[in-house]
Amino acid sequence: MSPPAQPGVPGGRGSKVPPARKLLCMCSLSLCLTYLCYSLMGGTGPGALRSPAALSGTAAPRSPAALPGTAVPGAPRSPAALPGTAAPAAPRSPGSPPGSSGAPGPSAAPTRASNSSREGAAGAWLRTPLAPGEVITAQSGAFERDPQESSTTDEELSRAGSPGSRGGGGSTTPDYGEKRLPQALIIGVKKGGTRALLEAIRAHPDVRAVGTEPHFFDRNYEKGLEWYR
Ligand SMILES: Nc1ncnc2c1ncn2[C@@H]1O[C@H](COP(=O)(O)OS(=O)(=O)O)[C@@H](OP(=O)(O)O)[C@H]1O
Repeated sequence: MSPPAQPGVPGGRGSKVPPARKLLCMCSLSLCLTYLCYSLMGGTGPGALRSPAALSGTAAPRSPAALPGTAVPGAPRSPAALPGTAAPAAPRSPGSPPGSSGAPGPSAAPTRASNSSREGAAGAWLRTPLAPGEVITAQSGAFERDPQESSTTDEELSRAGSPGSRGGGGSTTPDYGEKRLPQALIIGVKKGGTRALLEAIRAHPDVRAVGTEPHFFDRNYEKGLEWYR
């Protein structure tokens, strides 16, 4: 007859506790592994969306519940989807038929060139380190850059395109089409939500807007209207 085992003493009844702990550890480990796999699978999704293959429009169709920021290029897009957040879509190139991208209608046709250039700028934004790639929430893209730190330079403006659309006279550039003065201005105090308003308006496919605040009237006025266009 064996002596009564003391809890915690090796070889006694207490020795049955370690297997239970082992089981607990294994369960925790398997949970961790499951979570890790899940995270990895989820992590490759947005990355794949921005891969060249995805940009060519070969990505799978997007479910309606998908966030606008994770829009799949080439997939059916709801009107509510924010174009600024979607990667450049091949069907929206100037040479493609107007209806292929779910464009509103014939009235939008003349603005295809400007839209493609705007989306080119959006694509450049997507490729920046701060782009929505990391956390591509709806337009988090728009809010990831701190507007307060956006001191606009000539280079940024030329990269983002002209601020205007269909207003005033303008010149033509090979990269961005016709450069015109803006038809609308958003003026507001700091932290007044101007950025949110801009992104909401920018969602319209016929709206072309600068990526950064031009600060024409308060910082760059002396550069003249030619710079402003
Ligand atoms: N609809 C609505 N309701 C409440 N708050 C809103 C809304 N839209 C934007 N915001 C908040 O406005 C802040 C950004 O404003 P701005 O874009 O004008 O900022 S900035 O001056 O250009 O930096 C920013 O606040 P902070 O996050 O505290 O910086 C936004 O969260």
